[in-house]
Amino acid sequence: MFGRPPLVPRSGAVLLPRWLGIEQQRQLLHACREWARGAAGLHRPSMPDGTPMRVRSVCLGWHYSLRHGYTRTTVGADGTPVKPLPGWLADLARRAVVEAAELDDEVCGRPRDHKADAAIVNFYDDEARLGMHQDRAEESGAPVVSLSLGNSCVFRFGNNETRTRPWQDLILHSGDLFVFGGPGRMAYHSVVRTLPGTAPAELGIRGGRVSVTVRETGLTPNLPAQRSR
Ligand SMILES: O=C(O)CCC(=O)C(=O)O
Ligand SMILES: [Fe+2]
Repeated sequence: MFGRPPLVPRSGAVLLPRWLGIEQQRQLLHACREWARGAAGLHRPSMPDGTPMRVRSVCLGWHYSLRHGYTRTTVGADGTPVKPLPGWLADLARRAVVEAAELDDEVCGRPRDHKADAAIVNFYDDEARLGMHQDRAEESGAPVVSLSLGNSCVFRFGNNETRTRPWQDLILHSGDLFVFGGPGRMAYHSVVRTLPGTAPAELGIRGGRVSVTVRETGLTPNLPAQRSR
């Protein structure tokens, strides 16, 4: 079978299908399960009005909440210090940006300088979705790196101005890499729905979708951040 070709849905945004092989997917999924455990582990984020979201998350490096922006403790969850972002994940994100920029140099002017310091791991059950939003809590304009595991999803990638059309609906499958930077960095995006039963059997996931979104915040390590999206 032929693989899906790389896609540049718009300038600055690159989808590299099955960027992670099945063994790398298994390793990343294993890491996600470990991060989910114990203190500063899995929590249910809230909307700014306090309504809990359906998706469950773990943050690394910096904790992110819609109400408080980036913080070093898991504000709104168990309040403990956020788990560190492993160097290997920052390295993986840098490789991702470099490869994406090889396809479209609008993704990033200096891909080798990408210095990720935060990640959010999202766990989607079959009902979970994520509404249209921009990623704008970061001080850095560096690209956002997104890796998908488990069930596929419909990922809506829109414009920089509004939550409405024009947008493109992309299918993100397990192992896919999606990078958005440069002119695509401020695009509104959402997870419209996940597609139950589409995870590769070899991955060893019972159901659901897991995404790992890695970012460079540009925030100073010792100062609590104030900005939220
Ligand atoms: O889970 C995803 O694929 C998207 C996550 C996302 O957009 C975010 O965390 O800001
Ligand atoms: Fe986002």
